[in-house]
Amino acid sequence: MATTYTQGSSEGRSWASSPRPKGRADHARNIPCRNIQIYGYCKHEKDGCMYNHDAMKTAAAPSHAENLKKRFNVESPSFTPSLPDGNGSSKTNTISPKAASAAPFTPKTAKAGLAPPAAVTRSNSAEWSNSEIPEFVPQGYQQAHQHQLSEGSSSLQDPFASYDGTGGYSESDAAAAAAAAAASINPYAQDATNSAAAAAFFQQPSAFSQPLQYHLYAPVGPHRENLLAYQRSAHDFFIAENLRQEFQRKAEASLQVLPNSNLPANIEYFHSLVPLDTSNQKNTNSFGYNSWVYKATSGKDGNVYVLRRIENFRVTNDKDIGSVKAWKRIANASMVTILDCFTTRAFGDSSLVFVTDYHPLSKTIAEQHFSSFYNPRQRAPQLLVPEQSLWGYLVQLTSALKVIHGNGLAARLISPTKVIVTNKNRIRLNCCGILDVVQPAQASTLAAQQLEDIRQIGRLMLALATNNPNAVSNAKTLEVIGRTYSERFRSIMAALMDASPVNPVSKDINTFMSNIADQVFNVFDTALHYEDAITSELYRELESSRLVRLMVKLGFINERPEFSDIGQSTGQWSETGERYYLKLFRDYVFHQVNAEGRPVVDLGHVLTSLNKLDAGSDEKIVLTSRDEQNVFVVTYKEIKRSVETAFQELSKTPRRL
Ligand SMILES: Nc1ncnc2c1ncn2[C@@H]1O[C@H](COP(=O)(O)OP(=O)(O)OP(=O)(O)O)[C@@H](O)[C@H]1O
Repeated sequence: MATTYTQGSSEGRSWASSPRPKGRADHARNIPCRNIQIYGYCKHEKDGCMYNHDAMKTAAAPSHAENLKKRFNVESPSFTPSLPDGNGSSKTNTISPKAASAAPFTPKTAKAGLAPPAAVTRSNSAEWSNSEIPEFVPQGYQQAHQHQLSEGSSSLQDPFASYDGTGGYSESDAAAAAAAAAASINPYAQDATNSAAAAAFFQQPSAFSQPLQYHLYAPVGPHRENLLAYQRSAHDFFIAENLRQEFQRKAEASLQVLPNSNLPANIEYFHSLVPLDTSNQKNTNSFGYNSWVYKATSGKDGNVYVLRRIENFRVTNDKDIGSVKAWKRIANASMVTILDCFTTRAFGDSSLVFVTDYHPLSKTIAEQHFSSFYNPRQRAPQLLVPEQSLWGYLVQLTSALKVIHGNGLAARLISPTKVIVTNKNRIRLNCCGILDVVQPAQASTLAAQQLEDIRQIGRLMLALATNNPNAVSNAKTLEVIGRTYSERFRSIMAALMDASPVNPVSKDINTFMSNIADQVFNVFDTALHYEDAITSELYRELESSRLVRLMVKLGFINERPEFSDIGQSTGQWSETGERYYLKLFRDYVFHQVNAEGRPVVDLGHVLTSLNKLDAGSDEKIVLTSRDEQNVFVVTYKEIKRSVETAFQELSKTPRRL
């Protein structure tokens, strides 16, 4: 479909005088063309260039060479943009030297009914005014439409059917389009007198339908701000800036290493240990032993995990360590998953190590909410946690307990230092199962432990609601909570603290959960909203990854200095044949200059062009050589085909020494 013509002269220049592409002289020597393509263009077998067959056929002279002068210049009827001048004539139009930035190709007959192209000036735009444009009523449409209806809905074309899923049309579709092209149809030519063309067009609607516009950045919601197109910025194409920064900080934290640490180089199959503890003052409050937390990389899968070391612990009964198996089976989004447990002497003592998931940059509830309490130097007063956040915490902890108790286990340790905040309002119960190994309890006390779990949640919530980690659960504290938060929240706090087999609200975790069902649904709805927002962000990055792959391919092909003899007997591979388009396309996308010769740095143009290339759109663009001697009119679909062919050639090239 592409055509090539020399620039600037109404007479045109012969191929022989133009420097590129190589092989055009063969074309001029009238080597027969093959592969008649859509809309009457043909592809030359030697140089891969596209020529307008129909335009050639109309002339009396049989050979390409004889017709070159007439056919392949800016005056060529097929390629003269129909920008009407003041006199209604487009004869004097020539392609600008800055043709790379020219308006899209507009067929000459568009004058009859379409809106004016962007390049039309005020003076001549009168010619395009709506009042002068007769309403388009295609002849033959009525019959074709009725014919389709009479055949039933099955005869209607499925707009997706012809799409081959790879960004272009399937071969059958191309054949249909070629058949339509044989009837000399220009889908944009709205000449009502040409009934044959009109009828053919409407009988083959799918031949002209664009593929699904999936390649354009789909504005998948939710959209909080009502931004207009001109208010959008480059960031709108990509993941939100705050999210990007947060993810990058987390990625950086995950990859952090300590080059000169005193820690052992390897612990079992883990290496690159980095301490996560924020102070070196340890206490035995939680487990009865000092404990340390490290981030470490697994030598098995390269992923990052957390190792919690219980210092100086000796396993006296293998059964105790076996209890970890039951914890490994539990997967709950409000818990830090336990993955493994082993003993080691790598630290110079007998240590017990628990392997858990790593949640980068997380903080304990104590660090998040009571930092000023634990760190008197931090003078900033801690703000009260909003009630909605507290309900969110409560529902998450309850959800974790529901699974734990359902598996016949008890958390046993729910304290401000053993619940971590992994995201905004997102918490996880940490260190589950450790007490079962280091302080094994009798099975008969399980029910009591489970009730104690519920009371521990109550104490934690009380601490958060009063902003005091040492808050004592009594009537006065509840009264304070009642003054700050709703009566419902206060009563639920009271029920939590008073959990017992006879309490109708909190006698077990399932009963308690049904009593806060309304809040569970609120939190569930919030979670769904968050999921929608994250999915929407994901959609923006969807296009980026495809474009990166496309740019990688183009990068492999463009300006390839070696392989000068691939596919061509002479000349540089990446500079000849269809690859030459790719070089010009690269200029078209990245190296455009404006009328003042300044570089055009337009992200929108780059993204649009690359997306259209990836989708293999039928839209035509004008590519101009750097010396401005050659101009090609080519579709994205053809460029896409060239990219694929060239890349296949590259990847199939045998290794060279
Ligand atoms: N699974 C995890 N992923 C990421 N960071 C974690 C994980 N578990 C703990 N941390 C972080 O490690 C640090 C220390 O955690 P730890 O549980 O030891 O708290 P602590 O306040 O030191 O408690 P203790 O006083 O009992 O030692 C905290 O900043 C915590 O956020």
